[in-house]
Amino acid sequence: MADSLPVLDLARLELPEAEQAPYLAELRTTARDVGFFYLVNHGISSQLLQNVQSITRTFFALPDAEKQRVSMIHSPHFRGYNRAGVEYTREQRDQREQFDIGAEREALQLLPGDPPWKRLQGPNLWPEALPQLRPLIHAWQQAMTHVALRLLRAFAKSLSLPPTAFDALYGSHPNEHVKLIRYPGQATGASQQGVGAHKDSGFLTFLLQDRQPGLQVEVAPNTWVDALPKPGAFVVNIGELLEIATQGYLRATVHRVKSPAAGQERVSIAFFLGAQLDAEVPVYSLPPALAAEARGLTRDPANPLLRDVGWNYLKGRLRSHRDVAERYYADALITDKS
Ligand SMILES: O=C(O)CCC(=O)C(=O)O
Ligand SMILES: [Fe+2]
Repeated sequence: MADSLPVLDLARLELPEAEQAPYLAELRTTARDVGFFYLVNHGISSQLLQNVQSITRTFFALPDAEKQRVSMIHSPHFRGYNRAGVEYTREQRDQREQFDIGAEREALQLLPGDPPWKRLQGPNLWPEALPQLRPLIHAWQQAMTHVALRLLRAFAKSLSLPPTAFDALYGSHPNEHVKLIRYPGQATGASQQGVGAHKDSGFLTFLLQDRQPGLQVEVAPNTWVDALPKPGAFVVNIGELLEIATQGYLRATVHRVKSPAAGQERVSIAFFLGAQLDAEVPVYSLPPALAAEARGLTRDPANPLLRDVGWNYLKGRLRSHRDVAERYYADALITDKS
């Protein structure tokens, strides 16, 4: 078993069409066998990477009172700040503070009987004390969506589907979720769960790590590989939507983060590309040779996969953020489709 993740070079997508086959095959088998890889030559300038990392540190260094003004408890759309220990994964508290930003849209006018996931759409919360954050994160969302779409189309091609096969799911209202994260160092008596073992729910996730280790990937049952930081590269992983769409050919791999050593901190910036909330994930039919290699869907009773994108996304948000769920989704907790 390899002790580090594979590296893929996005610039190879620019090769003449006839020379792309070996690259696409590598992309496909990496995503099937490991589900995690480093992405280099992704085309995002190192200046933008640095600016986003630096403003993330500035945000977390704001006084607690400023961060509380944009606390997620004020947002029915699951946007805003959470202190360490508020979020849950696998019934355990995560030792990380985080700031969630979604697609910047107006809240929908809701009618009685509308499904509760429609409440997920809405504006973000922005800290008045850091006005530069909003334009920079908007630029980041655009840049990341562009890279994510290039990669998603490459995955479609690698599966012998039309390059635009997933575009209908992604649609004109993609779910462009950015999460700024800070993991404090281990404290005596606290758990070392930075974030507990989980799969991501969207299409693709991109992680921009700083220099601290801590991210671990379950490449085989109970075999964890450290995804050590690689300067300038993203760590990319497959989410449940791509796993469902490909009958398990592409793999949504379990991962977790261990808290850094006492006195250290780890900053990571996650970008999750999801489908539009009103989409339903079809099963794409793969050529027989590929279909034969698809693993089928893993059934985890603790985490049933839902084809309805809005429900699947809401399920994850309700589990992670109990306080927001109780405040705005008490009805959905009773009718939770899972
Ligand atoms: O901190 C990281 O790099 C990973 C975070 C993560 O897996 C998540 O938020 O889904
Ligand atoms: Fe994750």
